Amino acid sequence: MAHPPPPHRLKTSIAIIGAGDVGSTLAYTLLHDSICTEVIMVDPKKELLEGQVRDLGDATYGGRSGTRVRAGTHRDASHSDIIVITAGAKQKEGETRLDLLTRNLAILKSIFEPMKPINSTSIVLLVANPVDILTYFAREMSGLPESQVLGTGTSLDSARLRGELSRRAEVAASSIDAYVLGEHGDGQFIAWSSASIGTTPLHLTLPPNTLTPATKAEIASHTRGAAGAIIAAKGCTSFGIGSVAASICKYIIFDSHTVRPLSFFQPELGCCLSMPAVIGRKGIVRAMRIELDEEERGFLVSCAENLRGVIRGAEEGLKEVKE
Ligand SMILES: NC(=O)c1ccc[n+]([C@@H]2O[C@H](COP(=O)([O-])OP(=O)(O)OC[C@H]3O[C@@H](n4cnc5c(N)ncnc54)[C@H](O)[C@@H]3O)[C@@H](O)[C@H]2O)c1
Repeated sequence: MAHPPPPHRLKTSIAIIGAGDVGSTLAYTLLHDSICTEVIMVDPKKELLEGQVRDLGDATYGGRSGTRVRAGTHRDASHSDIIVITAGAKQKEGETRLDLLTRNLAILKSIFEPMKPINSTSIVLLVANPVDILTYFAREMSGLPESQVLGTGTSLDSARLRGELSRRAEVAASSIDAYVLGEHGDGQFIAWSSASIGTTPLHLTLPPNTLTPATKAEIASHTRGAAGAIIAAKGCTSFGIGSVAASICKYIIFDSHTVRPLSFFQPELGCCLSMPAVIGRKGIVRAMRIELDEEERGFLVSCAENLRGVIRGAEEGLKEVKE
Protein backbone atom coordinates (compact mmCIF):
# COMPACT_ATOMS: atom_id res chain seq x y z
CA MET A 1 0.00 0.00 0.00
CA ALA A 2 1.32 3.47 -0.89
CA HIS A 3 2.32 5.61 2.06
CA PRO A 4 0.29 8.81 2.58
CA PRO A 5 2.20 11.97 1.69
CA PRO A 6 4.07 13.55 4.65
CA PRO A 7 1.97 16.13 6.55
CA HIS A 8 2.36 19.65 5.28
CA ARG A 9 4.90 21.47 7.40
CA LEU A 10 3.39 24.74 8.50
CA LYS A 11 6.02 25.83 10.99
CA THR A 12 8.74 28.14 9.76
CA SER A 13 11.35 29.05 12.27
CA ILE A 14 14.15 31.60 12.27
CA ALA A 15 16.81 31.55 14.98
CA ILE A 16 18.70 34.72 15.81
CA ILE A 17 22.04 34.17 17.53
CA GLY A 18 22.81 37.36 19.45
CA ALA A 19 20.00 39.36 21.05
CA GLY A 20 21.75 42.74 20.99
CA ASP A 21 20.83 45.81 18.96
CA VAL A 22 20.91 44.12 15.55
CA GLY A 23 19.40 40.78 16.66
CA SER A 24 16.47 42.40 18.47
CA THR A 25 15.75 44.83 15.61
CA LEU A 26 15.78 41.93 13.16
CA ALA A 27 13.42 39.95 15.45
CA TYR A 28 11.05 42.92 15.64
CA THR A 29 11.02 43.27 11.83
CA LEU A 30 10.43 39.53 11.35
CA LEU A 31 7.45 39.49 13.68
CA HIS A 32 6.07 42.82 12.50
CA ASP A 33 6.07 41.53 8.91
CA SER A 34 4.96 37.99 9.98
CA ILE A 35 7.77 36.43 7.96
CA CYS A 36 7.87 33.16 9.96
CA THR A 37 5.82 31.40 12.64
CA GLU A 38 8.57 31.29 15.27
CA VAL A 39 11.60 33.38 16.19
CA ILE A 40 14.11 31.79 18.56
CA MET A 41 16.51 34.18 20.28
CA VAL A 42 19.84 32.92 21.68
CA ASP A 43 22.27 34.92 23.82
CA PRO A 44 24.51 34.04 26.79
CA LYS A 45 23.41 37.25 28.56
CA LYS A 46 20.39 35.67 30.25
CA GLU A 47 18.84 38.85 31.64
CA LEU A 48 19.16 40.68 28.35
CA LEU A 49 17.74 37.67 26.49
CA GLU A 50 14.74 37.41 28.79
CA GLY A 51 14.11 41.16 28.57
CA GLN A 52 14.27 41.17 24.78
CA VAL A 53 11.97 38.12 24.45
CA ARG A 54 9.38 39.63 26.81
CA ASP A 55 9.49 43.03 25.11
CA LEU A 56 9.25 41.45 21.63
CA GLY A 57 6.43 39.19 22.87
CA ASP A 58 4.51 42.30 23.98
CA ALA A 59 4.75 43.58 20.41
CA THR A 60 2.86 40.51 19.15
CA TYR A 61 -0.21 40.76 21.41
CA GLY A 62 -1.87 43.61 19.51
CA GLY A 63 -2.95 41.11 16.86
CA ARG A 64 -0.72 42.40 14.05
CA SER A 65 1.59 39.39 14.14
CA GLY A 66 1.17 35.62 14.16
CA THR A 67 4.85 35.12 14.99
CA ARG A 68 5.81 33.65 18.36
CA VAL A 69 9.10 34.72 19.98
CA ARG A 70 10.94 32.55 22.50
CA ALA A 71 14.35 32.16 24.07
CA GLY A 72 16.29 29.05 23.11
CA THR A 73 19.67 27.36 23.13
CA HIS A 74 22.21 27.03 20.34
CA ARG A 75 20.95 23.43 19.96
CA ASP A 76 17.34 24.64 19.47
CA ALA A 77 18.62 27.08 16.87
CA SER A 78 20.25 24.29 14.87
CA HIS A 79 16.80 22.90 13.90
CA SER A 80 15.58 26.21 12.41
CA ASP A 81 14.97 26.97 8.74
CA ILE A 82 17.30 29.97 8.96
CA ILE A 83 20.02 30.66 11.53
CA VAL A 84 21.01 34.33 11.53
CA ILE A 85 24.26 35.13 13.29
CA THR A 86 24.34 38.64 14.73
CA ALA A 87 26.48 37.65 17.72
CA GLY A 88 29.68 39.51 17.83
CA ALA A 89 31.70 42.10 19.58
CA LYS A 90 30.44 45.55 18.66
CA GLN A 91 32.39 47.72 16.26
CA LYS A 92 33.81 50.58 18.30
CA GLU A 93 34.01 54.15 17.03
CA GLY A 94 37.02 54.39 14.71
CA GLU A 95 37.59 50.60 14.74
CA THR A 96 37.76 48.92 11.33
CA ARG A 97 35.61 45.87 10.67
CA LEU A 98 38.72 43.80 10.23
CA ASP A 99 39.93 44.76 13.74
CA LEU A 100 36.93 42.89 15.05
CA LEU A 101 38.03 39.66 13.43
CA THR A 102 39.91 37.82 16.16
CA ARG A 103 37.21 38.45 18.74
CA ASN A 104 34.41 37.48 16.42
CA LEU A 105 36.04 34.30 15.07
CA ALA A 106 36.29 32.97 18.63
CA ILE A 107 32.59 33.78 19.14
CA LEU A 108 31.72 32.09 15.82
CA LYS A 109 33.46 28.89 16.89
CA SER A 110 31.63 28.89 20.22
CA ILE A 111 28.33 29.21 18.32
CA PHE A 112 28.83 26.35 15.84
CA GLU A 113 30.24 23.77 18.28
CA PRO A 114 27.01 23.32 20.32
CA MET A 115 24.84 23.52 17.18
CA LYS A 116 26.39 20.51 15.46
CA PRO A 117 24.93 18.70 13.61
CA ILE A 118 22.89 21.48 12.00
CA ASN A 119 19.64 20.55 10.22
CA SER A 120 20.80 19.68 6.69
CA THR A 121 18.33 22.10 5.04
CA SER A 122 19.04 25.11 7.28
CA ILE A 123 20.40 28.30 5.79
CA VAL A 124 23.03 30.18 7.81
CA LEU A 125 22.96 33.96 7.31
CA LEU A 126 25.91 35.91 8.67
CA VAL A 127 25.40 39.51 9.77
CA ALA A 128 28.20 39.95 12.34
CA ASN A 129 31.35 41.70 11.10
CA PRO A 130 33.68 41.36 9.35
CA VAL A 131 30.88 39.63 7.52
CA ASP A 132 32.81 38.38 4.44
CA ILE A 133 35.53 36.76 6.52
CA LEU A 134 33.07 35.25 9.02
CA THR A 135 31.00 33.86 6.11
CA TYR A 136 34.17 32.20 4.76
CA PHE A 137 34.90 30.51 8.10
CA ALA A 138 31.23 29.69 8.80
CA ARG A 139 31.19 27.49 5.66
CA GLU A 140 33.84 25.28 7.21
CA MET A 141 32.51 25.42 10.77
CA SER A 142 28.84 24.73 9.89
CA GLY A 143 29.42 21.54 7.86
CA LEU A 144 26.64 22.71 5.48
CA PRO A 145 26.88 22.85 1.67
CA GLU A 146 28.47 26.05 0.36
CA SER A 147 25.20 27.38 -1.11
CA GLN A 148 23.54 27.33 2.33
CA VAL A 149 25.98 29.72 4.02
CA LEU A 150 25.76 33.38 3.03
CA GLY A 151 26.37 36.83 4.43
CA THR A 152 24.35 40.05 4.17
CA GLY A 153 27.48 41.47 2.53
CA THR A 154 26.92 44.70 0.61
CA SER A 155 23.12 44.43 0.54
CA LEU A 156 22.92 47.21 3.17
CA ASP A 157 25.53 49.32 1.32
CA SER A 158 23.52 48.81 -1.90
CA ALA A 159 20.33 49.93 -0.13
CA ARG A 160 22.19 53.06 1.02
CA LEU A 161 23.38 53.64 -2.56
CA ARG A 162 19.83 53.29 -3.90
CA GLY A 163 18.68 55.79 -1.25
CA GLU A 164 21.29 58.34 -2.32
CA LEU A 165 20.57 57.87 -6.04
CA SER A 166 16.85 58.06 -5.37
CA ARG A 167 17.34 61.45 -3.71
CA ARG A 168 19.40 62.75 -6.61
CA ALA A 169 17.25 61.31 -9.45
CA GLU A 170 13.90 61.87 -7.70
CA VAL A 171 12.85 58.28 -8.41
CA ALA A 172 11.75 55.66 -5.86
CA ALA A 173 14.68 53.62 -4.52
CA SER A 174 12.82 50.42 -5.46
CA SER A 175 13.03 51.42 -9.17
CA ILE A 176 16.82 51.67 -9.04
CA ASP A 177 19.11 48.76 -9.91
CA ALA A 178 22.55 49.69 -8.62
CA TYR A 179 24.91 47.47 -6.66
CA VAL A 180 27.76 47.96 -4.27
CA LEU A 181 29.92 44.84 -4.66
CA GLY A 182 33.04 43.32 -3.09
CA GLU A 183 33.70 43.65 0.62
CA HIS A 184 31.23 44.99 3.18
CA GLY A 185 33.92 47.41 4.30
CA ASP A 186 36.67 49.50 2.80
CA GLY A 187 37.20 47.18 -0.21
CA GLN A 188 33.72 47.80 -1.60
CA PHE A 189 33.11 49.35 -5.02
CA ILE A 190 30.07 50.50 -6.98
CA ALA A 191 29.26 48.70 -10.23
CA TRP A 192 28.51 51.99 -12.00
CA SER A 193 28.71 50.46 -15.49
CA SER A 194 25.59 48.31 -14.90
CA ALA A 195 23.54 50.75 -12.79
CA SER A 196 20.14 51.64 -14.20
CA ILE A 197 16.83 53.22 -13.31
CA GLY A 198 14.07 51.17 -14.84
CA THR A 199 15.79 49.95 -17.98
CA THR A 200 17.61 53.24 -18.59
CA PRO A 201 21.34 53.51 -17.88
CA LEU A 202 21.97 55.71 -14.85
CA HIS A 203 23.83 58.49 -16.69
CA LEU A 204 20.79 59.10 -18.92
CA THR A 205 18.38 59.41 -15.99
CA LEU A 206 20.25 61.95 -13.87
CA PRO A 207 20.39 65.68 -14.73
CA PRO A 208 23.11 66.42 -17.36
CA ASN A 209 26.71 66.41 -16.09
CA THR A 210 25.64 64.94 -12.76
CA LEU A 211 27.56 61.68 -12.94
CA THR A 212 31.06 63.15 -12.99
CA PRO A 213 34.04 61.30 -11.45
CA ALA A 214 33.85 63.74 -8.52
CA THR A 215 30.15 63.01 -7.92
CA LYS A 216 30.75 59.27 -8.19
CA ALA A 217 33.55 59.55 -5.63
CA GLU A 218 31.26 61.60 -3.34
CA ILE A 219 28.44 59.02 -3.59
CA ALA A 220 30.88 56.12 -3.02
CA SER A 221 32.31 57.85 0.03
CA HIS A 222 28.81 58.54 1.39
CA THR A 223 27.91 54.85 0.99
CA ARG A 224 31.18 53.57 2.46
CA GLY A 225 31.12 56.00 5.38
CA ALA A 226 27.45 55.64 6.34
CA ALA A 227 27.94 52.98 9.03
CA GLY A 228 30.75 54.95 10.71
CA ALA A 229 28.66 58.13 10.76
CA ILE A 230 25.64 56.37 12.29
CA ILE A 231 27.78 54.53 14.87
CA ALA A 232 29.41 57.85 15.85
CA ALA A 233 25.95 59.36 16.38
CA LYS A 234 24.07 56.53 18.15
CA GLY A 235 26.53 53.77 19.04
CA CYS A 236 25.30 51.14 16.58
CA THR A 237 23.45 50.64 13.32
CA SER A 238 20.36 48.50 13.67
CA PHE A 239 17.26 49.55 11.69
CA GLY A 240 18.86 49.42 8.23
CA ILE A 241 20.52 46.06 8.76
CA GLY A 242 17.44 44.70 10.60
CA SER A 243 15.30 45.54 7.60
CA VAL A 244 17.77 44.20 5.02
CA ALA A 245 18.35 40.93 6.93
CA ALA A 246 14.57 40.43 7.37
CA SER A 247 14.08 40.87 3.61
CA ILE A 248 16.74 38.23 2.92
CA CYS A 249 14.95 35.87 5.37
CA LYS A 250 11.69 36.51 3.51
CA TYR A 251 13.29 35.70 0.14
CA ILE A 252 14.54 32.41 1.61
CA ILE A 253 11.33 31.37 3.41
CA PHE A 254 9.14 32.27 0.39
CA ASP A 255 11.67 30.79 -2.09
CA SER A 256 11.27 34.00 -4.05
CA HIS A 257 14.37 33.75 -6.29
CA THR A 258 15.08 37.44 -5.75
CA VAL A 259 18.37 38.92 -6.99
CA ARG A 260 20.46 40.69 -4.35
CA PRO A 261 24.16 41.35 -3.78
CA LEU A 262 25.18 38.90 -1.07
CA SER A 263 28.41 37.55 0.31
CA PHE A 264 29.05 33.96 -0.74
CA PHE A 265 32.01 31.82 -1.76
CA GLN A 266 33.59 32.80 -5.07
CA PRO A 267 35.61 29.75 -6.20
CA GLU A 268 37.67 31.69 -8.76
CA LEU A 269 38.61 34.33 -6.16
CA GLY A 270 39.15 32.00 -3.17
CA CYS A 271 37.10 34.06 -0.70
CA CYS A 272 33.59 35.19 0.17
CA LEU A 273 32.56 38.61 -1.08
CA SER A 274 29.42 40.19 -2.48
CA MET A 275 28.26 39.58 -6.02
CA PRO A 276 24.68 39.45 -7.28
CA ALA A 277 22.93 36.14 -6.60
CA VAL A 278 19.50 34.56 -6.93
CA ILE A 279 18.30 33.68 -3.41
CA GLY A 280 15.63 31.18 -2.43
CA ARG A 281 14.86 28.36 0.02
CA LYS A 282 18.12 26.59 -0.88
CA GLY A 283 20.17 29.71 -0.13
CA ILE A 284 22.28 30.85 -3.06
CA VAL A 285 20.30 29.31 -5.93
CA ARG A 286 22.86 30.58 -8.43
CA ALA A 287 25.29 33.41 -8.99
CA MET A 288 23.98 36.06 -11.38
CA ARG A 289 26.37 37.16 -14.09
CA ILE A 290 27.22 40.84 -14.05
CA GLU A 291 29.34 42.67 -16.62
CA LEU A 292 32.00 44.81 -14.98
CA ASP A 293 34.19 47.29 -16.81
CA GLU A 294 37.97 47.12 -16.55
CA GLU A 295 38.26 49.46 -13.57
CA GLU A 296 35.53 47.56 -11.65
CA ARG A 297 37.23 44.22 -12.43
CA GLY A 298 40.44 45.71 -11.03
CA PHE A 299 38.63 46.70 -7.81
CA LEU A 300 37.17 43.19 -7.54
CA VAL A 301 40.54 41.49 -7.96
CA SER A 302 42.30 43.70 -5.41
CA CYS A 303 39.39 43.38 -2.94
CA ALA A 304 39.64 39.57 -3.20
CA GLU A 305 43.43 39.69 -2.78
CA ASN A 306 43.03 41.74 0.37
CA LEU A 307 40.36 39.39 1.78
CA ARG A 308 42.51 36.31 1.02
CA GLY A 309 45.36 37.98 2.92
CA VAL A 310 43.08 38.49 5.95
CA ILE A 311 41.88 34.88 5.70
CA ARG A 312 45.49 33.60 5.65
CA GLY A 313 46.30 35.73 8.71
CA ALA A 314 43.22 34.45 10.53
CA GLU A 315 44.08 30.82 9.65
CA GLU A 316 47.55 31.32 11.15
CA GLY A 317 45.95 32.84 14.27
CA LEU A 318 43.53 29.92 14.59
CA LYS A 319 46.44 27.42 14.25
CA GLU A 320 48.34 29.18 17.04
CA VAL A 321 45.27 29.05 19.31
CA LYS A 322 45.04 25.25 18.73
CA GLU A 323 48.80 24.59 19.36
N1 LIG B 1 26.58 43.21 8.15
C1 LIG B 1 26.13 44.42 8.41
O1 LIG B 1 25.76 45.15 7.48
C2 LIG B 1 26.06 44.87 9.86
C3 LIG B 1 25.36 46.02 10.23
C4 LIG B 1 25.31 46.37 11.59
C5 LIG B 1 25.99 45.60 12.53
N2 LIG B 1 26.68 44.50 12.12
C6 LIG B 1 27.42 43.66 13.06
O2 LIG B 1 26.49 42.89 13.82
C7 LIG B 1 27.13 42.49 15.04
C8 LIG B 1 26.21 42.75 16.22
O3 LIG B 1 26.02 44.15 16.41
P1 LIG B 1 25.11 44.67 17.64
O4 LIG B 1 25.08 46.14 17.52
O5 LIG B 1 23.85 43.89 17.71
O6 LIG B 1 26.03 44.24 18.88
P2 LIG B 1 25.52 43.95 20.39
O7 LIG B 1 26.72 43.99 21.25
O8 LIG B 1 24.37 44.86 20.71
O9 LIG B 1 24.94 42.46 20.33
C9 LIG B 1 25.74 41.32 20.16
C10 LIG B 1 25.16 40.25 21.03
O10 LIG B 1 25.82 39.01 20.74
C11 LIG B 1 25.80 38.26 21.96
N3 LIG B 1 26.72 37.12 21.91
C12 LIG B 1 28.05 37.08 22.14
N4 LIG B 1 28.50 35.80 22.04
C13 LIG B 1 27.42 35.02 21.75
C14 LIG B 1 27.24 33.63 21.52
N5 LIG B 1 28.26 32.77 21.57
N6 LIG B 1 25.98 33.18 21.25
C15 LIG B 1 24.94 34.04 21.19
N7 LIG B 1 25.06 35.37 21.40
C16 LIG B 1 26.28 35.86 21.67
C17 LIG B 1 26.19 39.30 23.00
O11 LIG B 1 25.87 38.85 24.32
C18 LIG B 1 25.37 40.50 22.54
O12 LIG B 1 24.10 40.56 23.21
C19 LIG B 1 28.47 43.25 15.08
O13 LIG B 1 29.50 42.40 14.63
C20 LIG B 1 28.26 44.38 14.09
O14 LIG B 1 29.47 44.88 13.55
C21 LIG B 1 26.72 44.12 10.82
